[in-house]
This record gives sequence, C-alpha cells and structure tokens, in this order.
Amino acid sequence: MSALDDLPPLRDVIRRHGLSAQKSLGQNFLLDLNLTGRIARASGPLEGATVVEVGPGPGGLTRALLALGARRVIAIERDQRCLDALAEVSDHYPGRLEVISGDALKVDVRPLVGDGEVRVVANLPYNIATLLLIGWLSTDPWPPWFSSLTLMFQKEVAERIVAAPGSKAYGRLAVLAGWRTTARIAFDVAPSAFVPPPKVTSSVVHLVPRSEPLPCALSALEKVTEAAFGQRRKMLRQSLKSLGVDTAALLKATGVEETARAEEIDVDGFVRLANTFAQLKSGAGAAA
Ligand SMILES: C[S@@+](CC[C@H](N)C(=O)[O-])C[C@H]1O[C@@H](n2cnc3c(N)ncnc32)[C@H](O)[C@@H]1O
Repeated sequence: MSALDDLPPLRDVIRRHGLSAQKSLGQNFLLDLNLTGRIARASGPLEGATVVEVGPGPGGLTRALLALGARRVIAIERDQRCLDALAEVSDHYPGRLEVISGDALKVDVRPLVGDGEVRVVANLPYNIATLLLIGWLSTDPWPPWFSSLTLMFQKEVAERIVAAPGSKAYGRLAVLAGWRTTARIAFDVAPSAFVPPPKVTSSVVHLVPRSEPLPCALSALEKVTEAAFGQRRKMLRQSLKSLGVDTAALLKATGVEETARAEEIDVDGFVRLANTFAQLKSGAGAAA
C-alpha cells in the first residue's frame, strides 16, 4: 500500500519533538498510518466534511483525516509539547488544520464548526473518554451539530456503549447511547498497535445520531436510569423508590412489571418510565 502522505514517519516526529508519552494525559499513540487510515474511513465519507478531533498528539490520525479528504480538521490538544509537530502537519495541508491548544472538556467547538457536515473522530484519552461521550450524547438541541462520532475506547467501555438489554454490560451508558444514536463496534485494536501499549484491547465505536429519538426529557431519563441501575440487582419496585414518586403507580402506568430488574428494560421502556416519572413529579409539584 502506498504511503498516506510524504510527511516524516511518526517515530521520527515523536523523537524530534521529544514526545515521550505521559500517562496522566492518556497518551497511547498510534504510529501505523494504515490503522489511522482505517479509523478515518470508519467515520464515513470525509470529502468536504469538517472533522473535530480530540487529542491529535503527534498527528497520526490527523494526517489520515486530511489525506483522506477532510475539508477542515479542528483538533483540540491539551499537551503543548505536540503543537510544533502539529504545525508541520498544518504546513503540509495549508488552511485545513486548525489546532486549538486547550482542554477538550472545556472548549466549546460549536461556534467553530460552521455549516455543513461535521464528524467527530478521535483516539480518545481514556481517562476522560466516557465523560466526553456523555457530553456529546447530552447535546441539546437534538439532532446535534455532528453527523457521526467515531471514537476509540477501551473495549470494555465500548461494550457498555453498544450493550443490549439482558447483558451484563447493559447500563446507563447503553440506554443514553441507544436512545439518541445507533451505535456499533467497528473493529477492535490490539494493545500492540499503540505506543506505549495499554494493558487492554481497544475498540473503535461508530455512533450515528437518530434524527428522531423517542421524545423524552434527558434529565428525567438520567434520574430514572440512575435509580434503576444504581441498585441493578434489586427489583424496580424497590430501586425506583429513591425517585420520590408513587413507584407502584409509575410501574403500572408504564406497563413494566414490578418485579423486573433494570437490565431487562429496553430503551423504549426507560423512555416510558422517564416520561411517566416526569408527569408524576410535575403532578406532585402542582398538588403541593
Ligand atoms: C490516546 S492519545 C491519542 C493521540 C493521537 N491522536 C494518536 O492517535 O496517536 C490521546 C491524546 O489526547 C490528548 N489529551 C489528553 N487529555 C486531553 C484533554 N483534556 N483535552 C484535549 N486533549 C487531551 C493527549 O495529550 C493525547 O495527545
């Protein structure tokens, strides 16, 4: 296979810029441009798209995104040591790479992305990966500003995102992801693909926003799933008591068995529970 670009090999870039990986920043770099190309392609067509990348590091995935036709990449990097290496990528693709030096948890990219198709693609720092995903899934209004999320997680987290009811991995994350998106694992990545290798296998997850998720207030869904999965071994008639509404009435109105447990309830069931909970709560407020 021909080289993705004629920039220097990533090992040289890392050596020249002294980018020894820091654990505190979740730094596990990908040096194989075939693999970064595969991740970039998993996000869907890039021609003409704007891509938001969290944590470009030395730029392996960034280079793939640009080589495969992204019109613009907006990359947010916390480690200032990476900025010179990224400037070289930017010089190679004039006007197409914008690097924001900062914390992705704090930067609001929405004003920067403009019109047109926006995809989020990242080999995420694992210490903040779930937090970032929840932030994107909690975006309001919905449909959101991005047309897909293609993200590397630890495999165990990836399995929690795509989990089906009845499985051990099914929980709050799967309900939130399943309510607002269709999510699937695109492929696994072995530890040996990273420098340094993490202890566990990783997976690339591809999420596509649903254009019309079942109507439901996010806050009510969060409260119901928190209560239900907070005591996942208990029956719902017990675990939902912490919601402070008439649990028997809530379950009856929703058509959910009192003896059911959280992991047996599918996303539609949780949406019904959340909507009925919100009604009972506002009724209780009005009666008070
Ligand atoms: C797993 S590495 C991925 C690096 C590169 N994209 C690759 O695939 O080789 C995660 C990257 O996220 C950066 N990072 C860590 N915390 C961050 C934060 N809060 N905001 C932005 N970037 C962050 C790290 O410095 C690192 O470059």
